[in-house]
Amino acid sequence: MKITSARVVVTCPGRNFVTLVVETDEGVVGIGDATLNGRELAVASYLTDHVIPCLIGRDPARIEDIWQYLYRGAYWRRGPVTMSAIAAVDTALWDIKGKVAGLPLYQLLGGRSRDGVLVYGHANGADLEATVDAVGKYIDMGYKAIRAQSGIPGIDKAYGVGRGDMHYEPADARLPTETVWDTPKYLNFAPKLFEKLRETYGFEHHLLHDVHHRLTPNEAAQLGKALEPYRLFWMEDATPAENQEAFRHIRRHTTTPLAVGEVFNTIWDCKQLIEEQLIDYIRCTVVHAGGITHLRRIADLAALYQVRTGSHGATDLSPVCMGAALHFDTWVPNFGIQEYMRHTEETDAVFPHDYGFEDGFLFCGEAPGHGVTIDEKLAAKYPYDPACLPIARLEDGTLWNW
Ligand SMILES: O=C(O)C(=O)C[C@H](O)[C@H](O)CO
Ligand SMILES: [Mg+2]
Repeated sequence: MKITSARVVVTCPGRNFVTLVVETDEGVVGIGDATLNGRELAVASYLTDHVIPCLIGRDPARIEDIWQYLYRGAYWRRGPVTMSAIAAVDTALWDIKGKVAGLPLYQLLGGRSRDGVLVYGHANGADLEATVDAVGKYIDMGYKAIRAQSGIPGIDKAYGVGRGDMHYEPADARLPTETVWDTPKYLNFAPKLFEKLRETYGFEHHLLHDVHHRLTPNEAAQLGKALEPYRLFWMEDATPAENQEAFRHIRRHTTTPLAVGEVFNTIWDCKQLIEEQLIDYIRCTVVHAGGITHLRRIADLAALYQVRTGSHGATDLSPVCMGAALHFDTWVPNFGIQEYMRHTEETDAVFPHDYGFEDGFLFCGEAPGHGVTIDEKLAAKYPYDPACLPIARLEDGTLWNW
């Protein structure tokens, strides 16, 4: 079998997605997600201008060799643009391999480790009361794990508080929206939110929280300690993680479980965090971390140290990524949880898929490959609409981590 053509589809059914479609001489087609929020066209160009010409004529069954060719062969290793492009190829090739074998992707990886994939949803509200209500709505929908983000008194446009209380969609303008951040106000407020949530709903559900890189290691240690009575499933991205050693200080001072990794793109970004057991959950996912082939290496390293997976699954990762991730989650022995923000109806219509939600779990389907396709005619009706992620500044104007 040979790859005869490949193309990139950029579409905006409510938000932008980049999808790679790979075709073969035997008519088997595979697709992969290549979406990098706010930097979509960079990956589209990387694929179209630099990767696709190298794919034509290759045997799609040689997934590992093609991965190595694109990673080592580029000379310029790593980085979100490169790794998202490699991920798109890798995902499409696993999709093709599954279709050729007549097997769902999880079977190719080694078969089922579990029946369903525990997911967490996003509850958010403009203030404490609204957030408590939003968590209640998720509980009513059957979720067993819920991430809670709230507007904070005195902070304009707090992270994670979106359009309406059931969705979160930060890429909202052609140029970055400016938001303001105030750490003392946040540190004062966040424990009160979780105290209220536990008081209202008890301890039956898992609660999660995303700090979104806003704190210093010492502030993160303080927050982790303050949240201990509320037994969070995890505290995410407590401090920026380029400096992996920074997590030593947090780890030393709190037993609140730590999750990190949605912005990582290779195993090198998390090697020390994992080997020194500085985190509990690794959040890398299929699209930004080099596809199934590389994510499997990260998960295997993590398994040695009892670090579990908790893949990123915001709406800016397309249903193609979600489908592949669910097969991965169904197989991976050291699975922890999967993030799941529901896509809009328009998005779901552009990407028909066979996964589904029931009673707090997502279930991948049994269709060969990863079970997600793209309706290119419908996709063409939604042209690319540039949108950026926001930035954050401290009250004195200093640029901070969004
Ligand atoms: O889902 C999360 O945990 C996020 O932090 C979402 C990110 O802000 C979003 O995916 C950025 O594109
Ligand atoms: Mg996050």
